Amino acid sequence: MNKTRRILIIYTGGTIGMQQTVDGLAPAPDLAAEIRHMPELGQAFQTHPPVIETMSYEPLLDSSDMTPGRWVQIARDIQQRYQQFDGFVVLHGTDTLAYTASALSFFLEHTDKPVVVTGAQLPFAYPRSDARNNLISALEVAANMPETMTQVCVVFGSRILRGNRTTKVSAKAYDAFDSPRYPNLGAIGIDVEYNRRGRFPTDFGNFAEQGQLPADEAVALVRLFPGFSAETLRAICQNSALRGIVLEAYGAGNGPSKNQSFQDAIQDAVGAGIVVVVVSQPLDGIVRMNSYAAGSALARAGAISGRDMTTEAALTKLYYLIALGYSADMIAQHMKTPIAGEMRR
Ligand SMILES: NC(=O)C[C@H](N)C(=O)O
Repeated sequence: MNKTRRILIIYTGGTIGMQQTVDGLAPAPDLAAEIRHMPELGQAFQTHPPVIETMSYEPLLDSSDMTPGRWVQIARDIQQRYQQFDGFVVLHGTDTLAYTASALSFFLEHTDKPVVVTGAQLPFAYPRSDARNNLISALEVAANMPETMTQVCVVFGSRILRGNRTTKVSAKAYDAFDSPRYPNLGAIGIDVEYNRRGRFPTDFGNFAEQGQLPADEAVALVRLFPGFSAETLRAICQNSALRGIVLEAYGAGNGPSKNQSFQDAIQDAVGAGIVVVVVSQPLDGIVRMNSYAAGSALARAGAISGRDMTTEAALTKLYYLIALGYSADMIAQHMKTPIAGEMRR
């Protein structure tokens, strides 16, 4: 007989628990109480309904107000209760859910229990809401994910996705998230089916002992567009707290190779100890900086390839490595190698 699982739900905010206010939808505290009284929770699990505990954050946030400090708070809350539970469900707004799922995959070091991040497109109380289904599916995965697969994942609509491969692809569809650069971990239909992929706990670092949260300005995200000015890049690099930039380049990692002032600005940033990581703009893009002269020019200027990392994964990984107190060289080195299944080898 399977043993009864204990699951902790951490409610951080998001549409899933929102209610209408005069200013529009805003997070409301009632969701945690509502979950405790959901009669279908007992019936949703045919054999062993898990024992569920809930904790609510104060204040609850629309996830557009999320900060790196909150990512770390979620990671710490899980780590402090790690022995008491078999799995964790994080209820989160969809807007920045992919960042939090990516960040948790790094900050939850040496964690090999399922951590499932979910939310909803419509509030729990709405008739056609996806909240109930997403919550029950997330609990199901947190309770029963095969041991060989346990990792930080996103359960949303019909998909189970690796947390640090996830990106938001729709503001309307119930399948709001996808993992365009990595196969899905599973599908939720009549049955919950797992696509047996490897387990990916972060077996790396020791943030709890040696880490310190850097200033929010430690990282920046820059998206190239035709006409992008080197002066904009230089202005960003003026900030003395800046340690790393994620550069969303074109296609295979290309940038304006004929614009010498742009190349110089990259070179000066790298020379000043700022790590510049190139990711690809297209949803399914992979950076191969030697495919085009325009890409190798970026590499010559000192930018490094983020290969198939999502922007969310590259940014949160950069932040995590800075939080570990690493030098620019060490950060650059680790940005090129997978530490939590976030990129291909
Ligand atoms: N669907 C949602 O959850 C969107 C909401 N603005 C949030 O991210 O908190």
